[in-house]
Amino acid sequence: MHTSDTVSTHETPGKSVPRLHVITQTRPGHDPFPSIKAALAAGARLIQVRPEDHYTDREALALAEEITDLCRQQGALSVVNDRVHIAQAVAADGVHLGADDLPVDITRGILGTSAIIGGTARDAMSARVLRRAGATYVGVGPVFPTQTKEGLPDAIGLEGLAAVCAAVDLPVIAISGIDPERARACVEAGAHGVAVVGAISSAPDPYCATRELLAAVGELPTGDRA
Ligand SMILES: Cc1ncc(COP(=O)(O)OP(=O)(O)O)c(N)n1
Ligand SMILES: Cc1nc(C(=O)O)sc1CCOP(=O)(O)O
Ligand SMILES: [Mg+2]
Repeated sequence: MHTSDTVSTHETPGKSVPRLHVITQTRPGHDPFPSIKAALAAGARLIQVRPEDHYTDREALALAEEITDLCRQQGALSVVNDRVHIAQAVAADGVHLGADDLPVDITRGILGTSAIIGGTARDAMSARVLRRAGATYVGVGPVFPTQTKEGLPDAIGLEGLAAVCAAVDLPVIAISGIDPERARACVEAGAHGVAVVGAISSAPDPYCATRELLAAVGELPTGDRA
């Protein structure tokens, strides 16, 4: 499967990629903090700060600063979506980049070898390109339809996800429409883990929702497994 792709995977020194990525809900009218605090208390090890486009850089900076502080207090990692300069300003652990964001190789030059740099892939070819550019992981979606984001292409389903997982030896993080049952199915399809917005931010009990997702991806803290 990897025979024609001989460029080595970027290893992020000292940082393994967590299996559950909890993404902030920053739509107008939403306060991201209660569910993020609950997710961290429940044992989530990575928060992606995703300020929606209406956030000014000042507002994004304040959000990223506060969430990165919370992550540090809990021994979790923080990754900033899109805005590399904000990640740098708050010394976040990394960034997540899509097709319209700064390229992965340029960002690696800015943030250095220890940064976690994720890139969005929608098929096997784009995942291979991201791997060659030095991505730490690939976020792959939309796996299922979502209510959280508009303008996405059709969902690729578990088969599309499995095809990307088979194409690259990078951790694959499945995204879009993920709940605990689907998270299990994504891991069975070869994903390293999943990323979620609504499954935690819209849950009646974000702490319990996080525990269920952590269990689904096999990342419940030691001693908590039934
Ligand atoms: C883990 C993960 N995967 C994919 C995405 C989507 O990123 P992108 O395509 O850049 O879209 P926006 O999130 O910027 O709207 C993600 N954020 N995280
Ligand atoms: C931010 C984002 N990116 C996606 C992609 O497929 O690129 S789907 C998505 C939102 C995922 O939210 P939920 O977990 O509520 O479905
Ligand atoms: Mg983006």
